[in-house]
Amino acid sequence: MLKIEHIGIAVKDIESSNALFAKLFGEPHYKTEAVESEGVKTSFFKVGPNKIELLEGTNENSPITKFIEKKGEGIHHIAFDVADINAEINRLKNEGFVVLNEIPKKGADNKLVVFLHPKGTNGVLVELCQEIKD
Ligand SMILES: CC[C@@H](C(=O)O)C(=O)SCCNC(=O)CCNC(=O)[C@H](O)C(C)(C)COP(=O)(O)OP(=O)(O)OC[C@H]1O[C@@H](n2cnc3c(N)ncnc32)[C@H](O)[C@@H]1OP(=O)(O)O
Ligand SMILES: [Co+2]
Repeated sequence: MLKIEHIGIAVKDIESSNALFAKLFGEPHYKTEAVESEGVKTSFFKVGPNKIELLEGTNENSPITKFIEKKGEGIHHIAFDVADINAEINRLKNEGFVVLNEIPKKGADNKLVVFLHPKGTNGVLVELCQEIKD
């Protein structure tokens, strides 16, 4: 893995959270994007070299809606940049991790993404990201 790509934070209301995190970071979010396949609206903040992704669920089956129902708002996942997502899937499967989607899917911010089940990673939902090159 190359570096932390972003930290995902589950929020109930992205509009009010955008205002809150803009106050915290001293900079507004730079981008919003809906990802319908995940049932989420997202917004992104830059903090130095790091990236924070806020996520609001848009339907009752969204992983974000279900997470907030069970655990409340807070850190939902940590995403790591990888150079070759298919090679990482194979490597991690061979190491015994549970890959939730073996075919990478289109995430936000021009990335292919894959998730590992949090039960196999000490309760942390891990996302792998590979930039989509045109
Ligand atoms: C915007 C796109 C993309 C990006 O480009 O960055 C994203 O970030 S999308 C983010 C949203 N999408 C996902 O989270 C997809 C991957 N997640 C899943 O497939 C599911 O959420 C899950 C992890 C498999 C859980 O689903 P499910 O089993 O249906 O839900 P439960 O509510 O029953 O939870 C089971 C179990 O897992 C615990 N859990 C759920 N989410 C998390 C989490 N984020 N971190 C840690 N633990 C989590 C949940 O608490 C349950 O535990 P127990 O109650 O102890 O069984
Ligand atoms: Co994410």
